[in-house]
Amino acid sequence: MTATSPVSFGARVQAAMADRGQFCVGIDPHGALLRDWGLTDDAAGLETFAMTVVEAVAPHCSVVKPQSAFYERHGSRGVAVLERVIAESRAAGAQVLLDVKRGDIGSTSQAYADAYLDPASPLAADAITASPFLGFGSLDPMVDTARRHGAGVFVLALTSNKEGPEVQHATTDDGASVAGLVLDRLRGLNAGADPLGSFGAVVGATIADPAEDLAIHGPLLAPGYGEQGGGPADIARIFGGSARHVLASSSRAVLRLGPDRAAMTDAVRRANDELAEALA
Ligand SMILES: O=c1ccn([C@@H]2O[C@H](COP(=O)(O)O)[C@@H](O)[C@H]2O)c(=O)[nH]1
Repeated sequence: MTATSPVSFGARVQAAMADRGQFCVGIDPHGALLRDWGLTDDAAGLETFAMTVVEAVAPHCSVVKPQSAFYERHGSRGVAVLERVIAESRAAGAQVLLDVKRGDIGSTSQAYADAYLDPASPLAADAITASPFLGFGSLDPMVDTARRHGAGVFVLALTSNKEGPEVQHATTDDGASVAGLVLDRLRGLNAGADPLGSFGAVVGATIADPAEDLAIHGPLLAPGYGEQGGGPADIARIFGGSARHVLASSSRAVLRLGPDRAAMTDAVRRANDELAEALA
């Protein structure tokens, strides 16, 4: 590392997981949750909800994962709340993985990279999620921008939803699955990184035993933990020897405990303990 190069996302997330555990809280302000909390489903309710969650969880977990769609549905005021969520979560010591699942032709990919991965942008996060289904190479601008600024990119590989396999298990000309190809490309991007690469894969905590090699020398985001049915035993089963690089991510199962801040904080501590025990 030179004096001017930023610490890589891979190094930061590895240190954060060692320090604060492998549980990631999704900050997803569903309209129904806002109403359950006694809030209005508008930008004011969104702000109260999101900032209460940040205060309860961001000082205690390694990574938070706001889902952009739930902020965008409130227009520009919602996006302003997302900017606050990112800034205040980072100030509380959490890495922020912005779940936006972007993917487009290369020139537009660069604009997404500028929006989310360049620290000069008000929406800059530590890492984003990206979709490889316009071709893995279409993500090159995000990869290059992430490298330049010490950010990360998590690419969809084996998603937690039941519709995923029809695309992700399809085979390419050389007989590999689409998911296998994505994982292989990520392995290439992470080769030689020390201690861990910055290019992660999204692999759901709900999937059947994978045929693919999940050892990509990068972080592995496992959504579908909690509400969608995944638990600590699934993380051990699915990821095997790579489980130490997994971030198990849960949104609604934690958010339902609000607006009681202490209950949400306790849920983070409990989930971290359960994961540590299952993966020991
Ligand atoms: O394969 C994927 C990729 C992303 N997600 C996102 O994670 C959360 C899950 O929320 P829960 O309330 O814990 O079910 C949500 O933001 C999804 O968009 C996913 O579920 N599966």
